[in-house]
Amino acid sequence: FSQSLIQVVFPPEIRFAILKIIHRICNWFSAYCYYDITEIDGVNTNELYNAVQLYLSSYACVTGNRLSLTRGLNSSSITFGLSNNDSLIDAFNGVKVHWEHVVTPRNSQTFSWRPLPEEKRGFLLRAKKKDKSVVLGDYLDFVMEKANEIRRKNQDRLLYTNSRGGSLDSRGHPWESVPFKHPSTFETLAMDPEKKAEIMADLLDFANGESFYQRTGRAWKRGYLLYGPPGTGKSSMIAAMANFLGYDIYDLELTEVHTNSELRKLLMKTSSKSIIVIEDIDCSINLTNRKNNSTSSNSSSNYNVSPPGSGGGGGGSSEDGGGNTITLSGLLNFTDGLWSCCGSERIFVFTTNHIEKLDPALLRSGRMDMHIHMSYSSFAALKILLKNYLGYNEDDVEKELLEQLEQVMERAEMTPADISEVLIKNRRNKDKAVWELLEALKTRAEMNDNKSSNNNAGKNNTIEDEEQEKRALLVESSNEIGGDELQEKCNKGDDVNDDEKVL
Ligand SMILES: Nc1ncnc2c1ncn2[C@@H]1O[C@H](COP(=O)(O)OP(=O)(O)OP(=O)(O)O)[C@@H](O)[C@H]1O
Ligand SMILES: [Mg+2]
Repeated sequence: FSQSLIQVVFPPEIRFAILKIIHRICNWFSAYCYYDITEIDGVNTNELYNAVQLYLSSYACVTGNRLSLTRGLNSSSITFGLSNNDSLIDAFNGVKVHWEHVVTPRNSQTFSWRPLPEEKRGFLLRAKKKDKSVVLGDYLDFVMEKANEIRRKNQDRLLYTNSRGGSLDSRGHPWESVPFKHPSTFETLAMDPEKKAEIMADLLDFANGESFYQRTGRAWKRGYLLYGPPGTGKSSMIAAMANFLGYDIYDLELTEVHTNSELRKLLMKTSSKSIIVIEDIDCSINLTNRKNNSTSSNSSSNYNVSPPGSGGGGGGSSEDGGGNTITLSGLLNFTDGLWSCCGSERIFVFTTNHIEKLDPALLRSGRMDMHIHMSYSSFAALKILLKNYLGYNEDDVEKELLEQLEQVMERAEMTPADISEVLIKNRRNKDKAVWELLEALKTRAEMNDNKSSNNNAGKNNTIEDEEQEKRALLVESSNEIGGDELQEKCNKGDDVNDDEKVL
């Protein structure tokens, strides 16, 4: 009524001024303040709009009745969003805020250099005036952070490599990337459950430990050294770590890096929330070189680290960064020096088959925070493999058979990779697979027993010889299995050619 009275009595300009004043008075007495977060801010896309949309998606799926669903390019999951003109209430540190998704048709006469959506979309945020500072400060920061987290989880992670040998791509990046799709997870990783739980807890503590690292004045990074024989799951563990935390992986090929400064540049171009991996670190270090130098200098920082094949034991070659050499000091600075904290939340993982060959400087505490021994398969690990490959729980295997497996397991010293081979080969006949595995374990155990008695008698075989013999025996036993099948085929009169025999 008051509006129509104003329309009748006053000319348009005065009417407009009066309405404005009324509006201001209302605002003055209102307990709320309002913020518009529009999808398009002038000509640019508003980052905050996208962030709010993602953030609300984590709540919307629980509370909303009508939701919009989206699935982005490269994304492996669906995100929920508020439908047009829907609203919800959120709380943060005791502060209540009200979100509304406002969608209005766009005026078609609006001129723009680029095509705009037909609808104007935006979020209207309403909060109490007294909470204004919290909402504009901590709350919106929290929203942005949460949105980034969701984005990272939904998008495929990347596996980077520096295999181009120092050359840069068109955008000046030394790393090349592919989507990281390794399916290994902690669930499928066969190892002792307590050890696994400890590693997972350590990773979680690290990922959630920003304030701890800040408080203690430490760079937010952690180092893991994975060591053990080949085929015990070191690479699988790295993939599981990346999948668990949702981090990217930088697989650093040390032999492709020529100087310390190149190494530093590579480090500078890595992003936060990533795992930087150097596989087989002992193979990247020229040990002859290192020993030669260690006699001439007390400081570990002068030890040379050179790619294998760059001239073997050229003890007198360039000391720092010259030619085709990087130094151990360069490597240590990479993981531990001032440069290692240009970026945060990073994990360094080194793997090796021979921990005894590594320089103590690399192993000192603080550099590699956790040394993880990936060992031959234990009985607990075997149970995980049986579940993975055959879908067998403990109750699905005869008790007697299980006991026999447990007895022979420790003596057999078989790697999870070897066990996987036996199980995969026989996976169509599950019961046979378990028996086959028992046979293989027994054969290996016997061989190990013989070996140790021979060793006691004075025969000193090298570790390599032992490994080779074990492998030969495994191949032999698998050929035997193949041999039976071959015999059966022959009996049936099938044609069998020589190739099949070799296989
Ligand atoms: N602990 C494990 N749990 C589950 N699978 C495993 C495990 N260890 C090995 N495997 C299987 O064996 C294969 C080889 O494992 P992986 O590459 O992780 O070994 P590694 O320790 O990195 O060996 P290397 O020292 O030769 O690099 C993988 O494909 C994986 O499926
Ligand atoms: Mg490996």
